[in-house]
Amino acid sequence: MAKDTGKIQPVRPEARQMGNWDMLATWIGANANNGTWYIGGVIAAAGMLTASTALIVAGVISYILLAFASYMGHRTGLPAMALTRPSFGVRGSFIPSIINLVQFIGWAAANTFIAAISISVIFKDLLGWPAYGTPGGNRGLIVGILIMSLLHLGSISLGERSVRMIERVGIVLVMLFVIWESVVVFRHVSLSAILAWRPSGHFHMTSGGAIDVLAAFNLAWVTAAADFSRFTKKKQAATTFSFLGANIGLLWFALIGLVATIATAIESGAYNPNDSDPSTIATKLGLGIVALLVIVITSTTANAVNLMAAGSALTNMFHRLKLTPALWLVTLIATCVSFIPLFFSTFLDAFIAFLDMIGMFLGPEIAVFLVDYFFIRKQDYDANEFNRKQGAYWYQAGFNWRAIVSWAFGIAIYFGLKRLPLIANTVGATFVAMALTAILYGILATRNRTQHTI
Ligand SMILES: Nc1ccnc(=O)[nH]1
Repeated sequence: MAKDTGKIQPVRPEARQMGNWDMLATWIGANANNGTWYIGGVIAAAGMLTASTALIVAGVISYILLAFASYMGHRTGLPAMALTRPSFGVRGSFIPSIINLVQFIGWAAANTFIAAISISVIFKDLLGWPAYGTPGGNRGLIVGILIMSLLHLGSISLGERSVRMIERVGIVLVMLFVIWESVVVFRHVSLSAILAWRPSGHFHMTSGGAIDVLAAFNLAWVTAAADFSRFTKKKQAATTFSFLGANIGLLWFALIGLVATIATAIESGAYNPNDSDPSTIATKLGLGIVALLVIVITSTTANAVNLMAAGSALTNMFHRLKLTPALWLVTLIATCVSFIPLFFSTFLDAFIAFLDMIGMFLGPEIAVFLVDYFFIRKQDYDANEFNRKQGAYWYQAGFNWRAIVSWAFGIAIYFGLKRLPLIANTVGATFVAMALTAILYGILATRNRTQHTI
């Protein structure tokens, strides 16, 4: 007899309160943050033209996939990691869940740390505290991390409702401050100088390198999409508005980060992605308080999304855990993790290593669950089977080895392609590895189904 392994409840129709603008705000708010400025600064190493082309290409591809994943949540009312049960197996979905838990706590910590660096710069200017990186400089950073963590607790305190509120209020403030910030940045630099600038020596990045960094950065949101879209009423909110929001937030902020970094490199003669933060420029103009607010608000809206995704992943792993306590738990863990980069000599190295790891794992994982839902099972997931031992999604002992093998293959392919200059330096390894994984899983899963029906 089939047995339940735990409850997974689709969001009830009356609890579906998120409209078009909520989803637009959520995804603009997700990408409108210091981390995106920073990544703009990182890809500046490819030069202005290559970097901005890579930005558009990687953004459009990744967020089409985001829209598809988001549609899955809208249709089923289920969170993202529960939706990996039919593809990876009722037990197998534990693996994507752990990765989501780690990566979203990691993102929250990374964003917090980047914000804390900026906060420490501002404290230096406002209060004369030593700067981060100089003796005694950790004080501003630690206070910054604590400020951010308190705001995170506030934003997730009521679960999904408070997250929605923070996105609604946050986005208006983000818009106002950042339009103004953009004006400040572009007043300071000439476009022709920016286009002409090239990074020196070992910093140089190829177009493939930029696409891989950006793919990891963008795809990391795809596994959070359904955690929000399950609360949507209309399909458009889940698909079109999520796609647009994520792209607007990405392009806007990464371009500012890109331009600000290049501008600072031209002025100072040295390239440093840490200069991507326009609030540093604002502080130089004596607008420290405003800069502080921009950083704090933008990071809070982004981390609300990260913490929601991490908390939702935790509820897929421990069925008795409700969303709100799960959110509290992951927020406290994220606070602790935020201190880790203090022990790395350069934050950039840690951040790139982190991004590399996610791109490698997430790309093929996303390929598998999208192919499963749209091609193998033709948008027909049965909510009653999600918890069943020996049910439709049980496979062998709860694991779908075809999905897991395809995933492992995708990771291996990514590694292989990274060492092939023809791919790694041109279009990048991530999307190619995903396409190959999709094909392999499509073949393996189709064979499986035909054998069963014969
Ligand atoms: N690009 C990102 C993906 C996921 N989380 C983030 O904070 N940022």
